[in-house]
Amino acid sequence: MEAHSSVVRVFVRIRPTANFSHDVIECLPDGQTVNIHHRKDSRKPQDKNQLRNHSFRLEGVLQGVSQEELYARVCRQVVLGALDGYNGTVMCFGQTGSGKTYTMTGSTESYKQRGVIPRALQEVFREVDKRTEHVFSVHLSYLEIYNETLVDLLSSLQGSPSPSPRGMAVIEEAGRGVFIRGLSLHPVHNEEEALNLLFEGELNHIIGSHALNRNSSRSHSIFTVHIESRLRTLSDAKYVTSKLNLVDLAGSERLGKTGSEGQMFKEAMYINKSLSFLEQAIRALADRRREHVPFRQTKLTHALKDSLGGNCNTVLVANIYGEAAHIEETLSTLRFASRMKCVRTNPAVNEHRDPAAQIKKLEKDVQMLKEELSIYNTLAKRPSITNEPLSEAQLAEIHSQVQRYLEGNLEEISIVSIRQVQAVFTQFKLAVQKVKAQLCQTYNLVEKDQSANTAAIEEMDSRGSTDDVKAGSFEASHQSLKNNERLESASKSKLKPVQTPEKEEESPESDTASQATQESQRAGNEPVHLDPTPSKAQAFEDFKVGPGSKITRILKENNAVLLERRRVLRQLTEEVNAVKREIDCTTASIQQQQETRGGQGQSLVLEEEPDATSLMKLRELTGLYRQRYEVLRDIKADVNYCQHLVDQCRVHLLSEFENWYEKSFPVPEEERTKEKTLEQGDYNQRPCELLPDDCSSESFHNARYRMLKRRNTPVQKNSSGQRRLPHILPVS
Ligand SMILES: Nc1ncnc2c1ncn2[C@@H]1O[C@H](COP(=O)(O)OP(=O)(O)OP(=O)(O)O)[C@@H](O)[C@H]1O
Repeated sequence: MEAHSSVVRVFVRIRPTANFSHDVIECLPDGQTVNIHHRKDSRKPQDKNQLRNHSFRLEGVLQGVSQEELYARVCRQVVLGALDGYNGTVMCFGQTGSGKTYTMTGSTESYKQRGVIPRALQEVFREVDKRTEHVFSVHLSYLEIYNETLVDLLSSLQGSPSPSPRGMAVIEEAGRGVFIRGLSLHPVHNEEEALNLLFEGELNHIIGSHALNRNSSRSHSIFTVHIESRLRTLSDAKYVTSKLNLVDLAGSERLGKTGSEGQMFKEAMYINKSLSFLEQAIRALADRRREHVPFRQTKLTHALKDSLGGNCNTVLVANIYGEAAHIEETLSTLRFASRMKCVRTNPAVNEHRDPAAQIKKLEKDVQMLKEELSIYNTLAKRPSITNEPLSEAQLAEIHSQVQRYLEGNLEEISIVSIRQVQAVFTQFKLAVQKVKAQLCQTYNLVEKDQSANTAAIEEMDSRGSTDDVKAGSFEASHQSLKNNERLESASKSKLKPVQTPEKEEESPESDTASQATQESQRAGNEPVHLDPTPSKAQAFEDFKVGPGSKITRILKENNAVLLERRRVLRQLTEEVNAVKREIDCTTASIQQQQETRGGQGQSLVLEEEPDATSLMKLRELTGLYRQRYEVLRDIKADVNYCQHLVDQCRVHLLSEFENWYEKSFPVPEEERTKEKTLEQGDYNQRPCELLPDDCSSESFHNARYRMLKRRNTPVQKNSSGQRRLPHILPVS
């Protein structure tokens, strides 16, 4: 399917607060514009307390919206697109504590306050159940990028592949795009299984205490839903795949503001570095004049390469605080958001073809067509006709019928099936080939489809036109050219027909094609065994300068004479046409004079003088026309004759070459047999706090219960001291 250009959809979500700074943050009633009235406390005296206004227009300003509404406005479209084969990315960006994780994952304690990810998973499986004509396969992965290190948040799960010895890395491959080597992919079959994995990943998330927010995550996380969809029927071998990336970026505050030290300082440094590179990449993407986008500078931008500027439906939620205290960060977030708004993407369905399914489909088609044909035969009262390959006996019968038909002993061949028609045509073809071979043998002809040879001949023809032909090197032609001086010089060039070997004996000349033939044949009697056998085209080149040199020369010379005759013919044709035009003009002029006189009532007899001159001229011209026309006719006949001789020369050269080639590079008997056979053709998923009126929360509560149980289970460590989480049990 064709890609269509789209822009990144950008929303701003304001974290609810009792101290909303209405004088600083103004949300316009259009629901799309947020104005910031910022009094800059600059050290520059002239800037001190100077009020600055900024206006940001985005796709939506979400203030006081519920999780449900946010999902519907921001994410639903992307999720549905992913089920149709479009890659999708929903990304939260903003200052620490501004509500990114609340937006993305939401509260795990409250079903109503669950975030985008659980809602997306619910929607995916609802759609999977609805779209009964498709078979879906859904896999999940959960990646964390912490201090430029890739972490698989689901590697603790049962059945995860052992980690790649080369470690995890962001890889880019033609046809596959960007993917993470070593990241485990987990099949999930329902919403509950999917939520189990989400909560498992959440448990594994690296949590750090922070001056601004004690439980703020200090890493970027990318939760990906991999979807593959195939039509349930076998009628189509096509299938579509998509990746839905749900990205929770680390907090974007400045280092000074966090007041972090040690490990926290290092984390903040990495975060800032990656976010700053993210910003650079966004700037480059938004600027269409930039050819290079620096995606590879950090793991984050590299991993998100496809999601930012690729064939993806991308949505950004910029999370901001509603208090004036955070206005600098808020401004910075909004600036980032406006830049993101300018990035264009080209969403396209990721369509693939499954060769095995394609074969199955074709087999099914063949079977169906056979059945249909058989029904047709039954209805046409021809039940005995089968559509299976013909047996040896049937083929022999067809052969015999064709022979009898060709000999006139059979009036018609009754047609009963397509296979029989094909077999009959094959027999006709063989018969024609046989006759052709006999003719070639008798008349020393060469088949036209010897393309290599023919091409070589034609090439030689074109070169021949520049060759210098000695006019006297030919014997007199059958006809001399008369009545034209120019033609006399041309007639000095005389053509010599190339004789067949039989005729050659009658010819007394030594410098003739027959001699060339004799030479060729002599060469043929002394086969030259080259190893390896040269290609026919190469051998033909050798032949032309070797045994076939004489006949090649004659062909060249004849060709040159032919070209000269053609040139004369063109010239003469132009002259004849010129005379004809003059005749037409004179005739028209005479007619005009007569009409003028007729109009003035003058007598034709009295006004005789001017007409006499015109008539005289007309008579002369007509005579000249006749004379030239006759010459033209002779020249045309000459050209035809020359063409005939040149053609004869060609056929003769090719025929001689074939004889010589056959003798010089004999084909082993078994290969002949093989060729002959080929020629003939091969005929052939506790407590359930269910909301009274909503059973849809069951999966969410079951998964959360399981996660809480695991969280209370003592943390196990593996031999290398790494934290190992208990295996997730199958959903019962
Ligand atoms: N729209 C909201 N409605 C209700 N509570 C919210 C909202 N946004 C954020 N909060 C609350 O604010 C707190 C911080 O939010 P959250 O953890 O989502 O921030 P964050 O941007 O993810 O921070 P970090 O960058 O450190 O991950 C949480 O207790 C969350 O419940």
